Amino acid sequence: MTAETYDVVVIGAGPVGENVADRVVQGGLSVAIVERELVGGECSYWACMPTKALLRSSAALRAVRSLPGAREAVTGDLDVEAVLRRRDAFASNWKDDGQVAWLESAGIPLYRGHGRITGGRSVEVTGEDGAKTTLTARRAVVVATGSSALVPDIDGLRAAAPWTSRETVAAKEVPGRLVIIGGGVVASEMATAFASLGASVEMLARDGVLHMQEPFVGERVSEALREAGVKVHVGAEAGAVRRDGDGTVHITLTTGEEIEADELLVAIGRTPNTNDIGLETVGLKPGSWLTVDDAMRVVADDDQPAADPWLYAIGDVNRRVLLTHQGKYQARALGDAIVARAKGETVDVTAWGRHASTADERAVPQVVFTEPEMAAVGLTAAAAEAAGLRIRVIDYDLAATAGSSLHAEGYEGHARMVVDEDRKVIVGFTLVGPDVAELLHAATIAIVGEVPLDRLWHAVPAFPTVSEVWLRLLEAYGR
Ligand SMILES: Cc1cc2nc3c(=O)[nH]c(=O)nc-3n(C[C@H](O)[C@H](O)[C@H](O)COP(=O)(O)OP(=O)(O)OC[C@H]3O[C@@H](n4cnc5c(N)ncnc54)[C@H](O)[C@@H]3O)c2cc1C
Ligand SMILES: NC(=O)c1ccc[n+]([C@@H]2O[C@H](COP(=O)([O-])OP(=O)(O)OC[C@H]3O[C@@H](n4cnc5c(N)ncnc54)[C@H](O)[C@@H]3O)[C@@H](O)[C@H]2O)c1
Repeated sequence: MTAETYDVVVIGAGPVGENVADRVVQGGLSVAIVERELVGGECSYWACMPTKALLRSSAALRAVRSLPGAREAVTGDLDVEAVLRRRDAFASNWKDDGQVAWLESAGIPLYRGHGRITGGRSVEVTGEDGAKTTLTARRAVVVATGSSALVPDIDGLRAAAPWTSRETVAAKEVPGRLVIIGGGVVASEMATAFASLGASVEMLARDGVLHMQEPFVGERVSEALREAGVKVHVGAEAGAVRRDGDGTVHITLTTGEEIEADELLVAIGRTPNTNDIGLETVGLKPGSWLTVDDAMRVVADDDQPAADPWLYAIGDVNRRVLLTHQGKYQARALGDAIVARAKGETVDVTAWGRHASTADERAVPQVVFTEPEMAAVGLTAAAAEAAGLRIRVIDYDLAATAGSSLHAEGYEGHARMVVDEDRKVIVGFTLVGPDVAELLHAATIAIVGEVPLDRLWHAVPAFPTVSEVWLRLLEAYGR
């Protein structure tokens, strides 16, 4: 047993853990990071990056095929092997040498192994060989252990060895028939990817497709998935699952209908990686999401800090927003706050303050890389109404801009702006359409900056771009 002391100990070297460690070390404190798998976490090897690599080539191909003059230059089909090779490269071939080298260059010692809080301000790291190291934190222990795919208790499901997002994203071959349980983000993106790679795909979308977004998103994405050959069963629920000796998976729906597949992907959300991290030593329940206050301190059921404030949780594990960019935003704020406290400076976690993560509640941007893409930030109309806001909703047909008509033949898309009528500012913005991802940041800035609509009239979109939708929405709103 060895023992070391640092100012800060971070458990989990995913994108969020890496970022908080970097911030702390840049502020002049010492930090150690603990990782049991690959430095870089889910995002680098089994989520954000490799999924987008799986999707990008077919998106580019479809874009070319929508343009006369360019489409004639494309004679072949998607090269599936080349797409999978590019995916492998984006997953760094599931090796973390590059990220380990970055940790070294940043001055962040890495402890490989499973981290467990042992009460006090200590974390015990158990290496693969069973060797134990105790890391004591002078100022803070930060839990950034992320989340894993949730597998529900469906009769026979676990025994049938279903794919989660991990096996799907890292697949070495494209299955002939892929059935997906779920209609959320992973399900929609993977249905898009695997249909384009040649699989016959069926989705069991119990609650609809992308149903947490504005309703027109799910409608347009479902329609496009169907056009791409995906069978979308809205309202369908798996009741039992069985895998045959020959590998065929039989999924019996609650209606009695049976569907067969070569692989079954379960994509119904996430569960926190907190089963075995010593939560019981600080009075918390193992396996639970870690609730945090505005300062990212872990709080107990009574909303009071669970451990005399030294225990923090950021990223997926605190369930605020399960997105890399938002977790990294929390990491920057928390890292700077830990440094500020150490220097005796003021920590400001009031709304939009230097150490607050206010955007988590009001301005979370998300892009879903389906075909067409969906991009949204802030509140949907339904969420704004539920929050008690007096709103006005402005819709516009994206295909009616000069820019979109040039962008692709038969461009179809839609934009919605949700305005808080009492403050005359935008609180929500959603787009669905080809290549709308890069349009989103303008909306994020308008929401975070609380730019008054009167001032937005002076933000003139260039002609002929798809961004002209901003002008059209303002014209529809009226001056
Ligand atoms: C298929 C898929 C696609 C996605 N695509 C996107 C996208 O395009 N854009 C986006 O913003 N988000 C995307 N996400 C979400 C994104 O992956 C997560 O929000 C992000 O990875 C969270 O980062 P994190 O650092 O909190 O956790 P993780 O990335 O899960 O990292 C946590 C790390 O902690 C380690 N760990 C856990 N427990 C311990 C322990 N006890 N001891 C030591 N180490 C431990 C894990 O091994 C892991 O490396 C996607 C998710 C999925 C599943
Ligand atoms: N492009 C991106 O930003 C991106 C891509 C992939 C994943 N992610 C993130 O990863 C997280 C996980 O994604 P996800 O798709 O697993 O979760 P999700 O929350 O997006 O979707 C889960 C879906 O499963 C359905 N569902 C829940 N329980 C069910 C059950 N028992 N049976 C059938 N359906 C059920 C829900 O209604 C929902 O439609 C999300 O929070 C997402 O933000 C982001």
